Amino acid sequence: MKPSRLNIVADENIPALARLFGHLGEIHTLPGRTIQNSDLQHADMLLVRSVTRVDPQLLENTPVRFVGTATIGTDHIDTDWLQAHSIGFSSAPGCNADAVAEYVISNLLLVAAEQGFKLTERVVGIVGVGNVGRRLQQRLTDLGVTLVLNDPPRAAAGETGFIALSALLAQADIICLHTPLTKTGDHPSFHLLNADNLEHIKPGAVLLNAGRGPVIDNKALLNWHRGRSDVTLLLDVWEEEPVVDSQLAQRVRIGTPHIAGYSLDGKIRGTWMLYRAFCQQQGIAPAIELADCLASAGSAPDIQLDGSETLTDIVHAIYQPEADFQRFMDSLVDTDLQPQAFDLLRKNYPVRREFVAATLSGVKPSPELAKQLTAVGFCPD
Ligand SMILES: NC(=O)C1=CN([C@@H]2O[C@H](COP(=O)(O)OP(=O)(O)OC[C@H]3O[C@@H](n4cnc5c(N)ncnc54)[C@H](O)[C@@H]3O)[C@@H](O)[C@H]2O)C=CC1
Ligand SMILES: O=C(O)C(=O)[C@H](O)COP(=O)(O)O
Repeated sequence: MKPSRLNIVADENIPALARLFGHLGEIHTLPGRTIQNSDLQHADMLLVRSVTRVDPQLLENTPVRFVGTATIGTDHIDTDWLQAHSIGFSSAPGCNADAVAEYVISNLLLVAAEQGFKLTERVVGIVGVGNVGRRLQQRLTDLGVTLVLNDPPRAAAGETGFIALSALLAQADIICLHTPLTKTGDHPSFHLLNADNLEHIKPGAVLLNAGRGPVIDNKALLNWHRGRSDVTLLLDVWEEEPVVDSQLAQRVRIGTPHIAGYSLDGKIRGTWMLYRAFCQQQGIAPAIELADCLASAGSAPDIQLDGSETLTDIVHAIYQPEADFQRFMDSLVDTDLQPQAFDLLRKNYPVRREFVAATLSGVKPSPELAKQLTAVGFCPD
């Protein structure tokens, strides 16, 4: 592909497009769900998010030679087909993993405060210990939380420290799902939690899914939860999104429209990783550094401390699950417009920065609080 004057078609919700790709060619943006074959008749490059299915139907008989998805997940991409047709491809592994870990920690601290327990008094089970799961593992370990881990692909590769899913469900007080969505292979995750194994979840447990909706059989979850409302549900992803099962949504403590990874930092990092991958594939030196892109992301939040704050207060000063939940519940009211409202919440998502971007001023945190803040990703010094 000639690296100059490219015709680039991109999802309108990818940030920093002009900054990173503008010097390479013309950019035409479209709503991700509407991109179709006819839009790509003159396109050299296609940049998508998770809502565009990239398959032969979309790409056949188009000149597209490079596809990038500014996401961690790749279940919407027919990567085998791209490879068979020698179309360059890149995703953005890990781009928003910190954002997801911070989403999880914010949610767990909310539930802990509400139910009157400390995270250190609970066993957290992480299912899928990759980029997201490892970062969550690290932060919770540093906080002093006991963990159990399940990751059959890593276990099969000879790594140690993992237990079977059935054992994790029996042991964990809090279960966090962070697997990719797969339907084939040795360890498919489609309906990993289902009518057969949901019943093994401990009484009073917390179940969080910030991976992909179909990793839990949502119908089975709804039926099971009708008799197990002792289990607190925290769902960021939904089996049929953008359609949300309103009966299931009424049962969750926190529900959000697939925004766990939506830090501005994570999104910009995703676009930049595609830019870097494209430059590498073309043998061009990247002209723009990630740090410069992030610097233009806007001002970092400054949290003024008066000495009375807890870890939960400070985490929620950066990210409040409750605010997202309120907007999400409001979006369910008009059932006819619910799917569009889901997408609008995502399109118009407020700026959320990662913990590392925040500055803490005012009263210096105590050594114990400073340790906790460092554990979850802040830089208190
Ligand atoms: N809700 C959101 O906003 C976001 C959701 N995601 C989802 O989270 C998924 C995980 O992200 P990463 O950790 O970055 O991916 P990753 O590929 O780095 O790690 C996934 C881990 O899951 C393990 N795994 C695969 N199949 C499994 C199974 N059946 N049971 C248990 N473990 C299994 C893999 O061995 C790997 O260690 C993504 O594929 C994406 O679908 C990612 C970012 C944001
Ligand atoms: O990176 C992933 O994988 C995600 O799930 C993204 O956060 C999803 O964002 P969209 O691509 O759906 O905007």
